[in-house]
Amino acid sequence: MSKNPVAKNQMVFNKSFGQHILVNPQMLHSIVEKSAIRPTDIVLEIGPGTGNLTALLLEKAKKVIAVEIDPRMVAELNKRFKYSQHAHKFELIQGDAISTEFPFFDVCVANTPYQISSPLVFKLLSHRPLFRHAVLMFQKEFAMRCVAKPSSDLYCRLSVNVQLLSKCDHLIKVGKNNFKPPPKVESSVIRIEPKNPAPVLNYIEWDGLLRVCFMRKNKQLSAIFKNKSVLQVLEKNFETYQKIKAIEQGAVEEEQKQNQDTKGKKGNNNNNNVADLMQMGMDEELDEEIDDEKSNKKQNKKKHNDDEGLDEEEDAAQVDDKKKLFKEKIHKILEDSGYLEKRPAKLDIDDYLKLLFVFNQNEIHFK
Ligand SMILES: C[S@@+](CC[C@H](N)C(=O)[O-])C[C@H]1O[C@@H](n2cnc3c(N)ncnc32)[C@H](O)[C@@H]1O
Repeated sequence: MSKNPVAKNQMVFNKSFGQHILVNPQMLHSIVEKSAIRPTDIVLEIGPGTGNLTALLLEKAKKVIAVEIDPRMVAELNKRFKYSQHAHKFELIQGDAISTEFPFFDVCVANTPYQISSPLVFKLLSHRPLFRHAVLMFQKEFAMRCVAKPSSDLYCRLSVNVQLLSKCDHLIKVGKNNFKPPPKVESSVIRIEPKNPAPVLNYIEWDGLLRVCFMRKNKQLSAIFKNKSVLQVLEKNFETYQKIKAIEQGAVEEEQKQNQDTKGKKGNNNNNNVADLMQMGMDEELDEEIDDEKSNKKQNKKKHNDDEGLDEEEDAAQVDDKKKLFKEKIHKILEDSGYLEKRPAKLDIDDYLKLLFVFNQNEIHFK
């Protein structure tokens, strides 16, 4: 073990930046050891603080790039490393790690304030090219939720999302007294190893499905998907996608009026646009376009109804019938796929992938 990496300083720590400095040399060494840094590695350190971890990382890595938000810490770090034997390996970026563009790196090491835990994890997991792994200190509760498995109390949307994109392991429990000043909560170090290649799927839809399921994670899916507001959103999405399909097939009324030649050309253009948009989970412009069309159609329908002399009661009955049919459609999808009586708290990633697949196959979308 090398010499004590903890620098002496009298700085007043800033609570809003979550400044709890890790001062136990043994714990610092354990974190660096678990980071398994190779001499050829570029290490990204988030929130280096006074540089206690940085000092050890510089001994192992080819280069350390640190991102620190607090100018006082930046001054401290420059004082500590600018004229050290490792100065040539050290690069310091002053800024907010969440809004700063990350450079290329092999390994990320971070003991950051807990308020940026979630955005940091997803920023790392969406970073390209993919890195080898990240060793991250978090509030114990957050860390345990990241690694939680189906059926455990802490299993949640965060667990499913993190584990969809990475292999995630708990490494070390860290008590409050390892820090100065000690935080109010316990901490844990986890390792996140991104899945390479990353799974290819529509993440907006994926997250939409998880949001619905984890609203009441211990209920059966049959009950969750009976919820009025869930059905309302899914039905609206269903209608939107039906409209897209109609545009794709060149079946909109305006196009029927066009001659065959023009129609063919137009149809092709639309096909391309729509296909792109569907892949992206649809953008707002198209939503607006479709909403306009929908409201036009609604107005036309209303006029037609008035002309035909249909009264409001008949309208309401039609709407109820449509809702009932849609509810039955969702029930059947869950029943046929064997998920009707399953509970979100017990489903694993493969189950969620399968569930999204069968919903999408039946033209049910979560965005
Ligand atoms: C918990 S301290 C850890 C310091 C050091 N890594 C250690 O282990 O002793 C968190 C550090 O992250 C910095 N920080 C807070 N928010 C940040 C942000 N959004 N981006 C970059 N650094 C941040 C704080 O100023 C502080 O230096």
